[in-house]
Amino acid sequence: MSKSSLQQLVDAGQSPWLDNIDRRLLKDGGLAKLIADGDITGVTSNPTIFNNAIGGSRIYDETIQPMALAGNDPESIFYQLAIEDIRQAADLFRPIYDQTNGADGYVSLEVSPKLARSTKKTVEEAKRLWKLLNRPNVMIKIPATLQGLPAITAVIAEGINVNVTLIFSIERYQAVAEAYIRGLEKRVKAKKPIDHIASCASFFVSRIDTKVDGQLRKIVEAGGSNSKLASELMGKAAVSTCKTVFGIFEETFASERFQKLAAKGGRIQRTLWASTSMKNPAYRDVLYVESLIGANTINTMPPGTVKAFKDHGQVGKGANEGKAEAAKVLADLPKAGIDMMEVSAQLEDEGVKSFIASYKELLKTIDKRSKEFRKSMGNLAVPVENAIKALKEKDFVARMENKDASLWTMDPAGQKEIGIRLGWLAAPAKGAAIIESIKPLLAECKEEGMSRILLLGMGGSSLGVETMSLILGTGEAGMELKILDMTNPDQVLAAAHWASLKKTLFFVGSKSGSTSESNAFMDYFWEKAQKTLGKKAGRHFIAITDPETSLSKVAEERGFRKVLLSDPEVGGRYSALTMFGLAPSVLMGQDTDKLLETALSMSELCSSSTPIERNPGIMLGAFIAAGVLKGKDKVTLITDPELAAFGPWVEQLIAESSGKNGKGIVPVDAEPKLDFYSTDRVFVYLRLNGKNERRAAKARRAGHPLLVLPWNSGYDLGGAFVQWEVATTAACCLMGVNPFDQPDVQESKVRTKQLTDAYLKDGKLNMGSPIWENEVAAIYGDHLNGIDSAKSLSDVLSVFLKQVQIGDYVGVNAYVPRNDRTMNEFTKFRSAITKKTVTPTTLGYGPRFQHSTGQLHKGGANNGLFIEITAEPSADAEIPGWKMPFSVLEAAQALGDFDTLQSRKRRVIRIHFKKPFGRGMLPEIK
Ligand SMILES: O=P(O)(O)OC[C@H]1O[C@](O)(CO)[C@@H](O)[C@@H]1O
Repeated sequence: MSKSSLQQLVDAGQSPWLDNIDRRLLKDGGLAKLIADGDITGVTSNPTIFNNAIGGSRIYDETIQPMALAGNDPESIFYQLAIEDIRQAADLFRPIYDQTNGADGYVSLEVSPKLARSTKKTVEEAKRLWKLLNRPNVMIKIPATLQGLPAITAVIAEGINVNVTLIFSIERYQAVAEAYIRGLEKRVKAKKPIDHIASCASFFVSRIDTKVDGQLRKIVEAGGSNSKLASELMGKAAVSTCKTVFGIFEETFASERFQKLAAKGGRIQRTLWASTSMKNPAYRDVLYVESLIGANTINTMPPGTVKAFKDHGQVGKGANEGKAEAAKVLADLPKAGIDMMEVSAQLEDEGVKSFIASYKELLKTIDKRSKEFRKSMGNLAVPVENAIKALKEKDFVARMENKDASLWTMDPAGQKEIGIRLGWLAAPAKGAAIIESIKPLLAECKEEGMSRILLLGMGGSSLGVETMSLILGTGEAGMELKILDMTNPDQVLAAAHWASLKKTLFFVGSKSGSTSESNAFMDYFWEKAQKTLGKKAGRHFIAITDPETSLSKVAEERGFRKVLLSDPEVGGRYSALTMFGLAPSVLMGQDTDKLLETALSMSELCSSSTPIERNPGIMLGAFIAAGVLKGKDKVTLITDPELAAFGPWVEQLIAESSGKNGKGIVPVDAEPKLDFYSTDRVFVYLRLNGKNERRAAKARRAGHPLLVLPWNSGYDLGGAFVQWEVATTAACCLMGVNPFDQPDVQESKVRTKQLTDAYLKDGKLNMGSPIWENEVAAIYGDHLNGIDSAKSLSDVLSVFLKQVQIGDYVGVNAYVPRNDRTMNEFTKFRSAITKKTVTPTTLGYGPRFQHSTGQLHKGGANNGLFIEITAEPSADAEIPGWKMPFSVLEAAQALGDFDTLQSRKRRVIRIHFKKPFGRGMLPEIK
């Protein structure tokens, strides 16, 4: 393939650089493509470029939002976002830098233009930026003002790469080269190495023609004696000046003085042609490229010029020819009445001023957006800022990375547990190996005719997967997945109906290996599989569990296809990005690399290598904690419909992590549309396409604190897992709660066991005595004042809901099939409850919620009222070897949890419907 004109430039010794940076170009792969295509070998930026990028899209909000909420000023926000872009770009150019041994592949960032007239401040700023950027292939841009010249020497002497900007005259160019050489000489004198220092001198081309042509035009128009000469000189000043500069450049760096430095590894300060887009349409659009080609030079071009040159640029002799003619033009210019010293002084002044204007404008944009973000906090702006400061003071992130359990508890047992519960921090980094190990399994299973997966597991062992399957769907070559996490017989039978045995791979997921629901499901499907598949049954089963659990032993005994080991240092609700989530994701044929990519970049942002003010996890955690500490303990999730499935995962994470010791965060998910909200809430809006923007905006307008978390695609899920995990642990730190245990879940399990043991002995469950009943339903619970006069279920609920106080929430815990129809019924029910009581509501299907929000119900603050709903099953299924059907297990679980809530003095009633649950059975709320 023949070389493109841009590649020919490289052969001629000139580096084509891009005079533009924009996060959109970094994110959408545009810059990477330009590099891969061999079009550009470096990048330059300036305040105007950043102003256009920041003003031109909302992509920088991801940096502005956390920084603003942490109380940063616009300038520090700007440098943070600039540093992020420059670093990312530098990393893309790093291979070029390495291949050329540091000759090329640079990205430049300019010191604040406001410092252009101060040597000292410029030097300080250059040092600060260099340190922050922490990349060998970046250059710090310093203006070639008179004050900038000594700064260049000082900064070069510090060993920092410098791109000298805003050069407009031959004399100033000479001074710049001198400043550079002096800097190197200073280092040599100080016996410091100079071989790694790179520099370039940026000469601004087109601006010279624009100004000189303007003046020439006036002379021509005046029609005096100079007008003919003036007319001939039009369009020649810039190129002629540059050709002369090029000659001086060649001489300077061929000089004996420089050769001494070159012998020590000193590099030529390359000449960089800047401002090379054509401003005058009457001239050839690539004139400032074609005319200035030369060895050891750079041409930095805006995107349009890169495109034009690639399309029709010609690589000839460029700067190497026509030097005599150039000299003549320069000699003629004063004769025609042009004072080039004056021109360059004006250009320098205008150049500095225009960069300052752009800089001010970009700061104004950042300021405006910062204020919007802070306004969205309602009356939490200061508490959120303080919460971030508190986490910073505690050095939360670094201490968490160092497994410092005292962040959450002083209790020795709790601390010991935390010591083995922080493995999730490293999960994204370990993900690739897990993914690779699972890939062959997909091919094998498909070859054996399996196209479906039924995942049997509770809480953390299934909620992450549920989220992935519903948000990301099944990939083209993947297997379809469904989850069974309910003991309701109808639900079990529906799963069995779907999971035709020959086609299905059963995935038993349980970290502890001892979760009764998962084991019951396994036993049920194992028996079925044995009957139908005989000896091949084991091929259809996989277990994911910790090493040495009872499940791993059973799996071995039964000859399961595989036992996938989970990371013992990661608790269930933090395990989405470990084997528990990644193995099913691979088998569903999802783009796991993409998922990991977003997880890894979020991990980096949430690590101690990022300033805490920029940490998205800390921002979210501080928001949640600030709310809780101000009595706004209900985190209401609003999601665009495509992200709705994220809610149940968040519910478990925050409720089970925080809901203990009488404290807790109440997640409010999938709430019906409401006109009015109580003031004990904060809102988080997961925004993908803005479909629910109005709903979120309504909450904000009513003064409720709202944090908007934008997603670019479903694959931001990987990052969201990490962000919410960090947020939860940070919030728990501020609340003084250990986020890694679930001390109150056990009691319901124990009570359930007592009930099933009694059933095995007596053949029936002890359901207790109702406090009210009619032909449709029976009500269980403590006596309620006023219940005796209740004539209907509606009356009973009215009596029950009379107990609601400000700050409460109502939890509906339903042991009925989980499907669209029942969901619909509960949505209406929740809506009616809130309309009556103004209280937020939650919905959990039993027993799945017991492994999620159940911890909060029992261990959190006593501000929940619970309506438990049970119903007669419409069918049943025996659990092999358990001597009981699923209906009994489900009922015992409902009763066990109910008893536990009662023992914790929670306000709770149980409505038991005497026939299977269906439409219109839930009472009206009066
Ligand atoms: O993976 P396992 O051990 O079956 O546990 C399932 C779920 O049950 C809980 O332990 C609560 O009972 C959750 O924390 C956990 O995610």
